Amino acid sequence: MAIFMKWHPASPSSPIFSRKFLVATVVLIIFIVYVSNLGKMMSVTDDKAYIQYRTGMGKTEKFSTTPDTCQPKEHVLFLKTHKTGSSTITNILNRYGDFHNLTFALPQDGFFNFFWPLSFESTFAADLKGKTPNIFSNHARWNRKSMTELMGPNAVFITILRNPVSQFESTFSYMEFAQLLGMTASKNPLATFFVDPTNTLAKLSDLSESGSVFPYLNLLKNGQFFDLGLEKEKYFTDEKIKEAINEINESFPLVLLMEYFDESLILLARELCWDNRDVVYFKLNQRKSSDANTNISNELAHKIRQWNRADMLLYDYFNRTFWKKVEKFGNMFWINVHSLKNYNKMLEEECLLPGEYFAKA
Ligand SMILES: Nc1ncnc2c1ncn2[C@@H]1O[C@H](COP(=O)(O)OS(=O)(=O)O)[C@@H](OP(=O)(O)O)[C@H]1O
Repeated sequence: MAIFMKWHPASPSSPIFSRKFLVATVVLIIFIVYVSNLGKMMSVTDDKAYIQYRTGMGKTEKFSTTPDTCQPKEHVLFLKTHKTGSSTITNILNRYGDFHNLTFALPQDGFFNFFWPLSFESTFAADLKGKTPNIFSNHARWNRKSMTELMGPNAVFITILRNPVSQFESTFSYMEFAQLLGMTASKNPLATFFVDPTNTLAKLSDLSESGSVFPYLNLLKNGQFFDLGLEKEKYFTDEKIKEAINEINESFPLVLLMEYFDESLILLARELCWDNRDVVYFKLNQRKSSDANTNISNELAHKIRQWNRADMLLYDYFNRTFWKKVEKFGNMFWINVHSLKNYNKMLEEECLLPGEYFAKA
């Protein structure tokens, strides 16, 4: 009231008072409307109705910062690496393809991978009657020539990497290497394997040659780079590893990182010119937390890194390029990441019962 009197020294009945009063009222109304909308923008997590409106189930509104001029890319090959969060990405791509009625490249034998661990050949895909596929997202071993042949020259190649220490641990557990190596009596089979990994692997590889051990042995050293096509004889030469990294860098405009999943997805939406809602997800294929070996000492982690040196060089390289892309994105990046997290959280609250969700991993 004091402020009102200060602004309006004229008598309440004067015409100056009524004009100023009117202007002040309008300004006040505009201010209130602005502040209430700002509140909505700032507290996206608190206001479900607002999130629903913003994220719009009917997809009438854009929820991303991709330039309006760019066209959604609909020829995408996702090189699905093992134990890297790749099933969650595959699910996102499958949903997009399904929603837009796109054509999928699927394994010719109706199974879930393209004859992995063989290097991919275009004949591994089911016949598409002359059509070029839009989405390729099952496990396959990288082969630039034949994958480009299948997907066409405009396809975007994407892949995902994970810190080799946790990726190796996850692989070791998922593939049940402890059973295969007869180490189940050990309290920490992973540590036991690293007592003499070269010898153990050599023995298993001999068995494998005779056809009695399964192909997942290929993941027991530099598994991520194996998926990305590096020949085993190059595992020990840094120069050859760097050449292969350069080739991947030239072929893949974006390499996602499992540790920065949401950040990766915002980069993915930007790369493909998709809406951020296209990349919402539920985490798939995770183990029960009790199945994970959290007993990894610094010494063991060091051994895992040394053993998987090619994977380490690969991961370190793409970790650097990842953050350069984030920098280039600009300051809207973190706002996008925040919105995606909120949207995922909202969907989880709406669709999932509380608890742990896991697959046999
Ligand atoms: N969104 C997200 N964020 C972080 N981590 C995630 C995510 N989605 C999957 N995961 C973890 O990825 C592991 C499964 O990887 P894949 O789906 O590539 O496995 S597979 O090769 O297809 O079997 C598995 O790791 P582990 O639980 O350590 O085995 C999952 O928990």
